[in-house]
Amino acid sequence: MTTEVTTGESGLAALCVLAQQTRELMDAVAVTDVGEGELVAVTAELTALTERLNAVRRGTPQPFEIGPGGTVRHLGNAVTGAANPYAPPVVIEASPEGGVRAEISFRPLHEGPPGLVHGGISAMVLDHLLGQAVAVAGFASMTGTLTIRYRAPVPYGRPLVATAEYTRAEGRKTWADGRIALPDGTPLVEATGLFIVPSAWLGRDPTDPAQLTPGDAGWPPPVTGQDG
Ligand SMILES: CCCCCCCC/C=C\CCCCCCCC(=O)SCCNC(=O)CCNC(=O)[C@H](O)C(C)(C)COP(=O)(O)OP(=O)(O)OC[C@H]1O[C@@H](n2cnc3c(N)ncnc32)[C@H](O)[C@@H]1OP(=O)(O)O
Repeated sequence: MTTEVTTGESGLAALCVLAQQTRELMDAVAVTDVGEGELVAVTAELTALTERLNAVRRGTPQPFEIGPGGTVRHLGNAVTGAANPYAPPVVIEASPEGGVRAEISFRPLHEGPPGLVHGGISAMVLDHLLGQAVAVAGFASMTGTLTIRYRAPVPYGRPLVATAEYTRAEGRKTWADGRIALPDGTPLVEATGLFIVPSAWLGRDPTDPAQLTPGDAGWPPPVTGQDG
């Protein structure tokens, strides 16, 4: 068997395509109603595929990096990472009104209460969106406290809009507000977050690529936008 290590932009693009196919597989697993024999047969094929992927391992997901165009890219991120099959992935853009915005459609895979989205999934998306809002405002930091108000059940299978904006800063602490809403603006879940620039990050040079070390919490990269 020939194995090829995933390197370079075309390798990453192929990894993202694999992740998307895996999402579709996960969706299919969530709702399939094929017979037991077919389930057993598909499982055997998946076991073989899993072994092929495990033939060469990196050990950690794709790290933060500066992608083409100079923007922060985190393909392994659980919310936005195009190479992470667990990520929806959420595509976050700068909002014309300021702050950040994302269009989201949850799936049966995200079920919590029957027919509805799990509250932890909503909180995860809002955590990231608020973090992105403070990051683009110049305060790349870690979540200290996240407060969620669930105002109405979140449906899956229909388009929703998530927005967040930085609100204020005091020293190393910054705050942001956000919400997941129906397209007409009706809020379903609201969030307020306190983000803190870790003391371990102080004194680092955020423009030095040499400090771009996977898993190093002491590295605050420059944030001008975000790809995948
Ligand atoms: C993943 C981020 C990577 C960013 C890279 C930049 C690129 C950006 C690009 C794209 C945006 C990405 C967006 C991501 C969004 C997702 C974010 C997450 O999910 S983060 C994971 C969950 N959060 C943690 O795991 C934190 C774990 N906790 C810690 O690391 C520390 O406890 C930390 C940093 C929160 C504070 O540690 P200290 O040593 O820096 O702070 P001390 O000196 O102890 O306290 C400073 C002040 O803050 C208060 N404080 C400390 N922790 C607090 C807390 N949890 N809640 C409230 N206040 C707290 C203290 O009472 C103190 O306040 P007084 O100055 O005395 O008034």
